[in-house]
Amino acid sequence: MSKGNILKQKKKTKKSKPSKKQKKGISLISLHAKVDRRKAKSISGSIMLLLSIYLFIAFTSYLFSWQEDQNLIVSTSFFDFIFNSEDVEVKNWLGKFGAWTAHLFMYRWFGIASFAFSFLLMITGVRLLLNVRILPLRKTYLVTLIAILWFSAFFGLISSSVSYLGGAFGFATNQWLTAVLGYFGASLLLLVLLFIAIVALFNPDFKAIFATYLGKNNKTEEDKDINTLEPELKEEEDIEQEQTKEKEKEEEEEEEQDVTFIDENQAENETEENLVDEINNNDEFESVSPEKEKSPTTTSNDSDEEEGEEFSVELASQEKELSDDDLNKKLGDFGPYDPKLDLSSYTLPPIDLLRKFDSKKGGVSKEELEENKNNIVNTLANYKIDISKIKATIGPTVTLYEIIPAPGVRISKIKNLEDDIALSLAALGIRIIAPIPGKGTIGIEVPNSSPEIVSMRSLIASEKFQNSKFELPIVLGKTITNETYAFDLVKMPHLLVAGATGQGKSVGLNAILVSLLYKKHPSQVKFVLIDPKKVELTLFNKIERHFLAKLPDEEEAIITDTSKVVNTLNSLCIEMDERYDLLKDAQTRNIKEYNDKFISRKLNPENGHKYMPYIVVLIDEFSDLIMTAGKEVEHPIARLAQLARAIGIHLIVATQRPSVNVITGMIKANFPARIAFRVLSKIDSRTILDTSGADQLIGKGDMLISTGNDVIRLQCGFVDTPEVEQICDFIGDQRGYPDAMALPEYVGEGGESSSADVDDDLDAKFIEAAEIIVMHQQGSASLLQRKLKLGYNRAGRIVDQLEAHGIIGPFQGSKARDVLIPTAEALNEHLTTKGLL
Ligand SMILES: Nc1ncnc2c1ncn2[C@@H]1O[C@H](COP(=O)(O)OP(=O)(O)OP(=O)(O)O)[C@@H](O)[C@H]1O
Repeated sequence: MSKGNILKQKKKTKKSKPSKKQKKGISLISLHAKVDRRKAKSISGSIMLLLSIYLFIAFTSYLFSWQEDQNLIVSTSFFDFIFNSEDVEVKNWLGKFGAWTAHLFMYRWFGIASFAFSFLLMITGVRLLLNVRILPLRKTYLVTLIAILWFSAFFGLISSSVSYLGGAFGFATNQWLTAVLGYFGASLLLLVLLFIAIVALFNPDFKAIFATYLGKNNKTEEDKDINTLEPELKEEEDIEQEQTKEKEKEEEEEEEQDVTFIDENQAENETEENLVDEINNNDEFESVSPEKEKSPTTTSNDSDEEEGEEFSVELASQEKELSDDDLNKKLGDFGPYDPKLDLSSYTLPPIDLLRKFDSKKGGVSKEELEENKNNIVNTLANYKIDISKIKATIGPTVTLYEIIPAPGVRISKIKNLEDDIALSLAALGIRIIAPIPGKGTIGIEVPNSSPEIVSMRSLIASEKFQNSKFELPIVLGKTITNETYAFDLVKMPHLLVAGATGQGKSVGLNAILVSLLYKKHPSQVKFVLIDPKKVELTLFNKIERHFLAKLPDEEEAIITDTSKVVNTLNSLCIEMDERYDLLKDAQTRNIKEYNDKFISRKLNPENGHKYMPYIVVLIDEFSDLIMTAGKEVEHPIARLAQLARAIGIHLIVATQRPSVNVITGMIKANFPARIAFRVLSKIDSRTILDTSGADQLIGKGDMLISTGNDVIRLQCGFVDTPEVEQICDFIGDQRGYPDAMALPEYVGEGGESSSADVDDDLDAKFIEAAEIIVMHQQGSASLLQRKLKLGYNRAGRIVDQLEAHGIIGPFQGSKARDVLIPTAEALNEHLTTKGLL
């Protein structure tokens, strides 16, 4: 039981006590309405003490005078004896009443054992009067009363008539017992009862007593074993005694509450004291319980004590069982794996870092609405299109006019007139949706004369985003109906973003990153930021040690150089392959299942398993990359786009120029989710969205998002550079990982490694690799790839070097190579003799 539970339990018991006390108190108050409780306690204590002394004297005197006084008492009644027999003179030191009381107790009742009543009155009196605890009351009462009965019976057995030794009770009991069992049977029964009472009350360790006895008298080999047990036994004894004491103490406290009349202030003080005691007691309990757990082991072995050797063997097997238990308990004790534990103090950025905008709600006046409506109706009338109903929905930057055409009007007619209508309405950014999917109406989106800025703050604060259960939640903007638009990047699973310069693309990308930063812990997501323009993403440098991933030994986490982009993308492909291997090994289908399994400690980190963070790869200015690196970039991007979704790598590729040679068929096929800010031509719009519309947007974050089927118009949330800077500062100032997440090393086709420090002769990681191989006794390149985060080529080269230096055996086909060095020490020796250390 945990300490907390014990405390709770104790507190519960505590809670129930006052009610008991209160009840008692209420009845006592009614009895002793005006008597001070302290006084009552002292008075009753004094009376008991006096009574105890009185009985003791009377009984002692009875021992000397019983014969003389008995004749006088037996022949008369109590009343006559006390009041009507002036001439009668008794020998008892306490006169007639003393003689009569002693006679009653010692002759008629329990004999000499009656002295115990005086003893009981004494300890109770002392407790009440002086508040001194000589012995635990409850237990003493129990033991004493049993002793009275037993001794009375015992003396009754050995005396032939009723006498002061056993009293009438002892005599009568034995009369009956000897009649039933015979003298011998009755004696035996008394002995058995004595034994049972001793065991029940004191539970003495007969073995220890026996062992001590043997140890003193007969020193054999066996005894040595037994003697080694002694400390344990003693310890156990001590613990038991301590526990008994504790129990007694508790009982005492209860008794005290029951017996004594405590005033309320005192009661309060005591409660406090008791609470402190409880905590102390619990500490003791805690420290005792493991020993207590041990005790069954020792006891069970005690029974086999004579076979000393077996005793130790049994202990060994017990230990094994315990370690199994430990293993089973492991998950229970440690709980599920917590990936956040390394940075447990990490706090998400506060919302105050984002700016508030004074958004005039519904920034469209009635007149503007009326004017636009009239314009639409008149323009359509010019083309002989009748309208049966028109409805306006005001969005942050555009207002949607939904039209239900009169019966008989063909929608295709309206669609064909799209440009003419837009021209007639003479407004930039008019988009006609004919029909609105799933509604059967025609939508005309007209920009508001004073657009409203959708603040990132309002989006992040939205219930939709905050309560989302998405793996990679992104809140991008508000729809035309003012709804917050949030989605899960995992479901997308990659994003293609296009937009002419100055239309809000960079703000959009920042909004995506900020969304993730506001929801995710550094252990859960990593960004690979590729920024050929070199200026857009530099702000995120500050969160390198928290959220960024980079190639090993690379200085800059934000990749700006094209050749490094190629290496990074290829490295991501290696990471993808490795993750797939791990997924296969774990028999899971995607990163979520894998991580769930890892969190519940079903995957062994020693087999290379690890918690996998999602990796979001963001490429700003993709067209620039394609122009400089062409296929070299396109190929890994296509691979990642095709395969990486299941293992948690998601791409966000942005471009200014959505031309077909940039957004190729292969790329398009793997990016079903696309975002278009305003583009310059219908063709660009078609390239990115497969439909026109992006060319009719009004810019400044006005955007369309296509998730395969429908195209939704959004006003992108606005997050300014200073805000992003503040967020990055806030994160960057917190404790981070020692370095950015290291991606696997990639060696280019020319053999040029992405790491600079590879030695000409021997690989820089040769020694480390040798140690890993020897430690795992497994000569495989993939082990090195995993453990050292190396590319396949480099790992292969190291394996060759290890073979050349006699650390591993030759290639054996599908089997791992033999490891020729058995231990780390042998490896050290081997390397020293070869002059490699
Ligand atoms: N969501 C938005 N709400 C309001 N204004 C915006 C929004 N997005 C962008 N703007 C405005 O448009 C300007 C240009 O945006 P941004 O820098 O994102 O353009 P861009 O498409 O990235 O341009 P480039 O490709 O040249 O970097 C911003 O400075 C801002 O004033």
